[in-house]
Amino acid sequence: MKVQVKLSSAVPEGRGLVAEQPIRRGEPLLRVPERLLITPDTALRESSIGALLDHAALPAWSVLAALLAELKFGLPGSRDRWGPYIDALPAQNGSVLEWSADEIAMLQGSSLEKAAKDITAATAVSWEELQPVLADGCAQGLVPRDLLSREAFTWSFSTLLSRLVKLPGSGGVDTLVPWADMLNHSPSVSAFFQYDAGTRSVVLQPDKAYQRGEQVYISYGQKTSGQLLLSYGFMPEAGTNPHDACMLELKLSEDDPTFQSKAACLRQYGAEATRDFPLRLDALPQALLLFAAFQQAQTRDAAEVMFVGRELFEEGRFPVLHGCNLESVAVDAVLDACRTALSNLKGSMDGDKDAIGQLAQDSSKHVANAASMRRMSILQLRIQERRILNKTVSVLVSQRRQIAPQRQAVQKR
Ligand SMILES: C[S@@+](CC[C@H](N)C(=O)[O-])C[C@H]1O[C@@H](n2cnc3c(N)ncnc32)[C@H](O)[C@@H]1O
Repeated sequence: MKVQVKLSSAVPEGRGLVAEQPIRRGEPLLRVPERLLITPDTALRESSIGALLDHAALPAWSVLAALLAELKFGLPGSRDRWGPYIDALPAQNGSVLEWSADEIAMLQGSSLEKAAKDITAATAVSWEELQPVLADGCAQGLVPRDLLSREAFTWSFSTLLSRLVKLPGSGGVDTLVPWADMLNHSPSVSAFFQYDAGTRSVVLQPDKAYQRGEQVYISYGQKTSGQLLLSYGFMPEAGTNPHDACMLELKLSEDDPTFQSKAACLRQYGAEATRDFPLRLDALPQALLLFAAFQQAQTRDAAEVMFVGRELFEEGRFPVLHGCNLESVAVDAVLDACRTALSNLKGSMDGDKDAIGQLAQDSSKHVANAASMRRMSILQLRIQERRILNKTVSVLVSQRRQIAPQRQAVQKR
């Protein structure tokens, strides 16, 4: 197979893959052979502490982190196969695991605060559960002491966050695809790797044609700009990410006397008692209002819960319950949630705009560093969240006016 792409450092993202020759849409590219892929099974086989990891039955993420740390900082063991790839991996990618406490604190009150905490908590758990295995490996002389360092594992976890993929065509196994993972993300393409069982390799079929010298992109998935920033350390330019959204969390109140029935009813409709809804500048998800109506309904027993659930989630209409129009109740609840989210956000619209201006001025005088770029991205995210929340409030306020109080009631059957 001819080489169709080459690694280039002359791209805006720092490094990426560019077309060596014209590439047709759909023409298979790359073909990374199976023996180069790094999966949890490979890690258990190739790591010098594979048997210990296997015995401890650790999750895929921890097993892969151990192999990566070993390949980067440990014994020469499997370096023949992956050495050049490991050496080519960046020392930092900017994921939230590399952020300072001050930068994380800038997310306070934003819809990303919880996501950032979830990521750091998951890696802390992984680090803890690896401790006895690493200690055993060290005691048996299988791994060097350096491998036990938290810094080594922060690099592993951050590398996994920004490069691990669930491979379609191979049962969605968590996989590192060496070299193909040098492809950068563009919100305007949808192409992604596929495992091709016929050739036992990973291929990419681009969804558009490329000219010679043009950078080839893939899609890292339908992620919001905030999700991209936390895992990959970058954000698409404002207005270019069609999946951008501000997540709004709603949950059933445990003080609701019918909480258990409501939770059971939601399960029946494949939903959880706590849900995140994506708010966008141009769209208010109807599912959010339906959930809010269900959450707010003053149901008295399981039969009423089932009735309300059926009306909302099967018929898609808001019933009147005990004289109360659940549509207006839902609109009020979402309005409240948006206003609370706005007041919880750190800083202010004007303050954040000024701070961005100041950072831009400073970086025009000196070379912009990763930390100041990151601060700018966080400020931009907060501004975007405020815009989306304000827009949602204004849409809901006008929707509220249109709900006629005397609206035809859907009677309880
Ligand atoms: C899977 S790697 C892609 C290859 C990477 N550029 C490299 O040099 O190794 C993901 C990382 O690439 C960078 N990246 C990917 N897409 C980008 C984009 N659209 N803008 C800026 N950086 C991007 C981010 O640093 C991200 O953490």
